[in-house]
Amino acid sequence: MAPGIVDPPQTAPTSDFAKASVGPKEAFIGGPQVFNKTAEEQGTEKQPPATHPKYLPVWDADTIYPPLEPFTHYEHGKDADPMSPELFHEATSVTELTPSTGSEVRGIQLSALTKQGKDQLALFTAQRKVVVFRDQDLADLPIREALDFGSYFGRLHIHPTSGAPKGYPEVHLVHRGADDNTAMGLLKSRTNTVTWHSDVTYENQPPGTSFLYVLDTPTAGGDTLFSNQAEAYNRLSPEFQKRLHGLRALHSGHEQAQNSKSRGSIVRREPVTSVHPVIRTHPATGEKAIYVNPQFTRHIVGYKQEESDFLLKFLYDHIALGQDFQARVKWAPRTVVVWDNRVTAHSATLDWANGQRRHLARITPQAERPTETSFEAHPEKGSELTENLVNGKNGVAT
Ligand SMILES: O=C(O)CCC(=O)C(=O)O
Ligand SMILES: [Fe+2]
Repeated sequence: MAPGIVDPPQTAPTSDFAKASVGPKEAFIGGPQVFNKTAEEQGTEKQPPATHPKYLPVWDADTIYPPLEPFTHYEHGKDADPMSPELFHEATSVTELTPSTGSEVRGIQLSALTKQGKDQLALFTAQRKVVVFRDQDLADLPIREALDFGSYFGRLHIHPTSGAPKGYPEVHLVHRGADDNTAMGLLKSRTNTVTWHSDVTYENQPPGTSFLYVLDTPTAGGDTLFSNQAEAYNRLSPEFQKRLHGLRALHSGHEQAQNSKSRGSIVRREPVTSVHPVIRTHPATGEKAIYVNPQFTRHIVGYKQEESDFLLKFLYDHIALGQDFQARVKWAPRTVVVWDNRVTAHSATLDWANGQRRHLARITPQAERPTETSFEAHPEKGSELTENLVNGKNGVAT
């Protein structure tokens, strides 16, 4: 995209907003505020202390990680029984957030899932795109156990610029404490705080099944928005779909690293770029999905600047406007949200201003290098899958 749009919003997706909110060395880019209180100190003022202090972020400037090595990802969703018996046998309710996108599950404990249950979780998440689990114990487990749980789904990603709980670099933290003026800073130059993205798509093997769990949340606000990128693909005309197939886009982590540096914060690994297909295929469902996002995608390979900008702008607008293929997740204590980063985009909303703490932890298993399969004239497969689930064909009372 055009130079100039890569600034503050680009730092948002991986919660650079949030991490700017604590720690003496942090100040949000574009905002005048300098945060010179620790998260614990903030707790003594406008808001109670963090309920999970072991999850407060630290920025380890001394540890530099080497480039990520390629690895072979095993997609557990492929092994899953599509009826999901082990995942749902204790479920008390499974409801849809919207018909196409998102489900909410009650009554099961993710940390107690068997291997088969985890396989089914991977598949169900790929099918529904985002799944909200209430009353979970993940945040109360030792952090190592939470990471062990997540590592079943893929090699755990270490974020290059985010704060992490001391000793657990694989946890990516979203934290906004009292006196955090991030949203105000952002709104000086933007009309809203929405920053659609899929996580770290600049990596060669970006994340797949991803976990975000809440530690503290404001009483209202701070919802997370999800867009169903497979349904976004299905909505396009076959002719337009055909045009997108075969295209590849450049994704870059350089701007995020630069933003971090310019705030005086850390870069734990040298930034990279990757070229990925614009339309990728999910390895377990076979669904095709649009795989570009305004935070990390820079350019359509082989296109001239204006051509690339034009096409990407259309795709970004299509994703943002598609409220009929999106879902909005409301956080509540003990909520874990699982999404498939290969077939979704998401955005935080920074819409509360009462100083209440918002604190979440992300566990981010990496997946396969994105691949494309060729255009098919009848791409309704994904909708059929969704219909089966909506109609209870996964064996669960809804
Ligand atoms: O804060 C949120 O709701 C989402 C943050 C985010 O983009 C992420 O953790 O990947
Ligand atoms: Fe994100």
